[in-house]
Amino acid sequence: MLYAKCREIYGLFQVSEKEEGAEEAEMKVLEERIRQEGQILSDTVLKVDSFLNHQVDTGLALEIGKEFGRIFGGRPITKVLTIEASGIQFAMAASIALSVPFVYAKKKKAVTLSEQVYSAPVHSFTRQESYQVCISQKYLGPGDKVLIVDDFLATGAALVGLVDIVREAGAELLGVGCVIEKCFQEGRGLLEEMGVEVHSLARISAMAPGEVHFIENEEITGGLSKTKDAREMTAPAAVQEAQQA
Ligand SMILES: O=P(O)(O)OC[C@H]1O[C@H](OP(=O)(O)OP(=O)(O)O)[C@H](O)[C@@H]1O
Ligand SMILES: O=c1[nH]c(=O)c2nc[nH]c2[nH]1
Repeated sequence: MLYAKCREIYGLFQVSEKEEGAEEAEMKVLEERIRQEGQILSDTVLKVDSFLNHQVDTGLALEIGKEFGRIFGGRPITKVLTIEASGIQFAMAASIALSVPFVYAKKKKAVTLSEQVYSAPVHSFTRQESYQVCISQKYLGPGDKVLIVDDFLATGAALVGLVDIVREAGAELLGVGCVIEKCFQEGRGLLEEMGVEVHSLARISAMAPGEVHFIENEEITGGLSKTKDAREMTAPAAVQEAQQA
């Protein structure tokens, strides 16, 4: 009942079955925000902290949750799983759309976490630090059917760590949803080698100062993205100015 109330407040619908054409569902609005506000800091680092992972546009985050609901709604998911910090808002939005709780892996074991945990090592791409991430055994276990959600897929370290934890817990993994995937990095390849199905909402095949290439129709093999119809997007003047500064 509480999930229904949440959906009413946030204008989200119950997604119980995969809608027709869901696999083609695209988040043009997300690509547009990346195009407008994204800053390419290097060949591999995209800064989207004005709306995605520092300041958060909650309206967009809820739309993202709804999209994950459309994609994964036909599966009997019992729990959404993510890793702190930047996956939390999207896991929460997906959990409302799917009417299941979400749980997030902690990067440091707090004193309040006294019970048994599942854990895995994760190296953070943006912080260049390694963590032993953990989840209480109270909140994940055999019988859970899990959707993993995160904001970025890059080297795959964070998601591989979460997949390892799901497997250690004896839970079943029903899919992975990412907000932004940098397809030129190895993350998808690693996950697919582990037999994991990945859906990303904005798929970047390449980026360089002033331009981002999105994959329109995904066809990905062994971690390498083949672009069928890539659109070149020129970064706005503000971004180019920031890069030149
Ligand atoms: O595929 P990967 O190479 O693992 O990169 C993706 C991860 O990197 C970021 O986490 P990070 O620890 O950098 O930052 P956060 O604390 O803001 O989530 C992001 O939130 C993902 O969890
Ligand atoms: O803000 C971010 N930008 C990135 O390029 C990235 N890659 C992994 N995690 C990331 N977070």
